[in-house]
Amino acid sequence: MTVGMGATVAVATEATATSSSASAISADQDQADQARSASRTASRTASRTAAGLQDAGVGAATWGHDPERAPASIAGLYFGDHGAHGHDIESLFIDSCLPSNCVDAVTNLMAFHPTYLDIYRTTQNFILRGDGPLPFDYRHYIAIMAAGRHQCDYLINMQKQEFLMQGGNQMWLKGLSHIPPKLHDLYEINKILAHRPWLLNKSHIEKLTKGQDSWSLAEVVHALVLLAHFHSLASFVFGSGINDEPRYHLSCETTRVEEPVLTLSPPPHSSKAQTTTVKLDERKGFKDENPVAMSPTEPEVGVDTLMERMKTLSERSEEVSAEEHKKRFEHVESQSAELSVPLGQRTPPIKPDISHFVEDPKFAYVDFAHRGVQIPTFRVQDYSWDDHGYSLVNRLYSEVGNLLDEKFKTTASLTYNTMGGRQDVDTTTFRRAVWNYIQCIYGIRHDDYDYGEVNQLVERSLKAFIKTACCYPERLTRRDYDRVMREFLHSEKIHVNLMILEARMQAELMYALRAMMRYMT
Ligand SMILES: CC(C)C[C@H](N)C(=O)O
Repeated sequence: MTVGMGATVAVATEATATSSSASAISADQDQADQARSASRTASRTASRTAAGLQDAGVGAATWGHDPERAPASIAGLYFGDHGAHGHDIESLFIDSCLPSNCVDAVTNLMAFHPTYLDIYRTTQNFILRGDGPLPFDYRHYIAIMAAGRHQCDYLINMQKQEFLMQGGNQMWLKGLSHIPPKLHDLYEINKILAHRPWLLNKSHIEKLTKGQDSWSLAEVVHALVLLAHFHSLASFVFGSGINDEPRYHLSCETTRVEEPVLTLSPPPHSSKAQTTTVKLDERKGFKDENPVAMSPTEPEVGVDTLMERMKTLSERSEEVSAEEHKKRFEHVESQSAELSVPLGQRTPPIKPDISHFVEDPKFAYVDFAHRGVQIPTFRVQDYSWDDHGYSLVNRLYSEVGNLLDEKFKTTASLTYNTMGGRQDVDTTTFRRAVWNYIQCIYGIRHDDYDYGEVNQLVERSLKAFIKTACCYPERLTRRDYDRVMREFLHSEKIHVNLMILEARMQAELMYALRAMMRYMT
């Protein structure tokens, strides 16, 4: 399969030439891929320029195939060993600096996967700071509204800063009752998209685009992309244990510095004329803490068993009828409903300092079993990102379709052929099961996929983690991160969290764009 993403992702994609079939990426999309490839490359260059980014030159090649070397390299950098690739990593971090001049914890963790971080960063910069129909203050406020649905104070605080840096009206930060009606009109869609995207229909789009002070279609698409991005990013933030661990909120020191610090000086070609000071202990602390040794919970299927199952599944040639495929999907879907209070936790009360950004806080995810018969399964063969979503976004908000497409593909195909320290493992079936399970939670079915594989490869504790991260991320704590996937390396747990982010984002966008398309035709 041609992914056409240039040298930075060649390693990862080459290693997973087969990973695209039947997952987010369907087997028959090679042609479409080739057609897109050229425009994607061109657009990527344009997007980088528009977003004011330098090419950090970071890719899988920077750390080879082994992501566990990533933190080692970073740790080396922390302690002054810039090594041969130090400069690449430096550039990456400098490009990811917050306006407040620090490297954020999200970037810090995503750096386990530089190939991914590269496209993530380009996309986020573009939708927040690049060419686009929405004014900059709106963009950051929409991000706040989105993060508010999951009470993600980490993201809310970060976006509040950016909002003010863009000259945003301070009054708006007093809460939703202080924002212009036009912006407030988006809240209903924000709410539905975050928790029950299957309820979005053309009337929601119509309401926004009709009447006084209405939204243009391009503005709606821009807003939808921002909403989906920040809802899903909240899943990553909670799923990776960032939100409730203040020590992972990398902070910038302006005065007293007790810990050893790394001073990142901008490379000569950088347009940033500042110096970034990052506290060093956080990432080291993250790495040093050994989750495997932490408190025991229910036994997990070990990596060796998982590897055997993956092997058996990839070798088998069982013919499964369409009817059986459907039944297996429905079985996984209804089983997921039984995990209804995952990890036995409840949503915590909203903190007073963010409650003014949240309306109708009780509006939440509803399990398949309680959705009512009138909600049909979303079949990817009828409406897919590849065939429909991608081109609709590109038409109304040019460049972004390409960036999202590349981000989805990079994530779906990301592999190092490793698992829990074992080498040369084909992890395709596991990764595909995780991706498709995430979308199954949203009622999305990939017709050619055998959901029986999900039950063989994604055990209950991981399902519960995934479901909580997608639907109730605010319930997750660092402890949940520690207790799940205990044989996986940190980089692999973050890898799974990236899949949660992207598969959820794609699911939201598929529903949102289908509603747009129905409105437009
Ligand atoms: C999520 C992980 C198990 C992924 C695996 N390390 C791979 O390289 O494909």
